[in-house]
Amino acid sequence: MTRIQAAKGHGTKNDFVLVFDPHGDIEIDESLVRKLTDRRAGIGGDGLIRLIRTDALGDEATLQGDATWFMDYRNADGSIAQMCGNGVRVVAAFYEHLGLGDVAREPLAVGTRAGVKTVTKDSQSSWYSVDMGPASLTYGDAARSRGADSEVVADGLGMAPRAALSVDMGNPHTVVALATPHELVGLDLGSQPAVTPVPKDGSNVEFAAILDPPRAGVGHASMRVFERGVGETQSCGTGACAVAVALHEWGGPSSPRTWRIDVPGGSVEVDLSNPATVVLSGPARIVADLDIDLTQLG
Ligand SMILES: N[C@@H](CCC[C@H](N)C(=O)O)C(=O)O
Repeated sequence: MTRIQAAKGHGTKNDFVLVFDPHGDIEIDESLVRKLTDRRAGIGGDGLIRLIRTDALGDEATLQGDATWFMDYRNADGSIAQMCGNGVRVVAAFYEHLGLGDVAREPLAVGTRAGVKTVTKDSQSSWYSVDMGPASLTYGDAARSRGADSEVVADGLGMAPRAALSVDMGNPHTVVALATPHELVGLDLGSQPAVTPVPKDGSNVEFAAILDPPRAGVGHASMRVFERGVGETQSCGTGACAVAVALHEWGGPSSPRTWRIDVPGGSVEVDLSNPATVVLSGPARIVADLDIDLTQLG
């Protein structure tokens, strides 16, 4: 195969190359992902998403319940990730763009390596909401009483390690609370923050600061993220969920269960009001259809 049909999309500027491969005909390997996500010689993206039918999957098909479609997610460095919160909303927008259905009328169940996630759409705002399933503390309840389980050193935050909480959203996150939004500005994410203990499969690292006191029960925070397998990105949906979970842990039971999280690429909302699940809402856009000549890449 020398040409593939693809698209470009983003959710709060977390951008993806979207490959429609219903029957699993395209061999997606690390080298192809790197070439397609290259911002100069390729299309450019923080990651690549292949939309493939679950009945075309090999072993992974058994995990996908009733979902017809699977989000095969790859980071820009070619590594495989379990889940992407912005990506799964963009998958729903891609599904609509391809004329496969209308998510505002019928929710879409998307298979992922972290289980099936159901996406709905508010037809007025055009925002998509994803039922992300439960969050958990990576190191268990012992971390809950201490409020931290790790330390992070990052450029621009001084030499002293910052306390952090590790949150599992299907993929790994390490959340650092900053004292003021000003600290977010001084943070330099040009190089990877050092996390101790070193997470065995790596981690996405979020830095969060509360912006305003809660209004009508809604908290408001800002975050920046260094994504595993990418570097600094403009947004991370699972990261925003991890930040809301950590802020609620730190704030105690009376702290907000709904959070507006500002990211460099926009804003998303995270709802923790159902203790059994986390709901992420935000925009998703498809901005281009692509006919890619694979022989010209790299
Ligand atoms: N940007 C995504 C997360 C993508 C995967 C992540 N880099 C990982 O390796 O876990 C999101 O919106 O959640």
